[in-house]
Amino acid sequence: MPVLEVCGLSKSFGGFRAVSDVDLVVAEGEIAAVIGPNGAGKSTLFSLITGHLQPTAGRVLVNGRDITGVAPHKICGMGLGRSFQRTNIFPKLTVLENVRAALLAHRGQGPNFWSRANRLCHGEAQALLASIGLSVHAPATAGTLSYGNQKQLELGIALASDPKILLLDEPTAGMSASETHETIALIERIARERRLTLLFTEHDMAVVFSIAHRIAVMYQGRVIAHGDPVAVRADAQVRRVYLGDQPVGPRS
Ligand SMILES: Nc1ncnc2c1ncn2[C@@H]1O[C@H](COP(=O)(O)OP(=O)(O)OP(=O)(O)O)[C@@H](O)[C@H]1O
Repeated sequence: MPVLEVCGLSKSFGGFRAVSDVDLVVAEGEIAAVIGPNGAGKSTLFSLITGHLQPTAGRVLVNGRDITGVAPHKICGMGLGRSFQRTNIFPKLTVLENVRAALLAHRGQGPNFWSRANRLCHGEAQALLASIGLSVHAPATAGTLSYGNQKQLELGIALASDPKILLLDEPTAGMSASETHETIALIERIARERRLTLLFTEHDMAVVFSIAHRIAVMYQGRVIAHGDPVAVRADAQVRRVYLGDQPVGPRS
């Protein structure tokens, strides 16, 4: 059974159809990418899946359960996590405090220095930071981190809700080549260690074609092609509307 299934999903803003009759199936443990030009509807699709937007039509199923119309925090509680395209961190808190706050929020608690939950979260936050390679920055104010490290922290915040399915919106946007390389290696390792199912959007085709098992291509709100990287790379319509002459070989 697929862990994530999208059936006939549509979203209109006024008279404009940003997402149009999209079907998508993601299997357990799969790394799946949604690609397409600017404005194709990728972020809107993600917001429909995570409950941040309500669809005009269609359904979203997680492990066979219909979650359409369910509030975002409840969907998150069902094991579907998300990191946002724009960073979602508290810039004035330390790196450790950011992760601890996310762990406490997942348990429905606020930060309370004397509570047992808070003390437990301290150790967990340190372990989580170690797993994403940010221990050395634990006491740093989050807003002073490099852009790449802030995106790593954002991944840590998303992992604090212990997701089984993780949606990443442009995880390497704005990164240098070396930051991109590190982040992709990190995401692959975390996905493997935690047996995560990943769905991500990305404009860097070298990243997409090096890690995705399956790719769906969106254009003007519709999925115009989906399949394994070899099939998508060879698709004439995809080449015409999106890939063009972009390098799509694996990153060296
Ligand atoms: N709240 C909104 N109200 C009106 N139109 C919207 C809204 N959100 C998105 N759109 C429009 O829907 C279309 C799809 O936008 P979306 O952000 O989902 O595309 P995208 O594929 O994620 O683009 P990008 O790659 O640039 O992030 C765009 O034309 C956008 O202007």
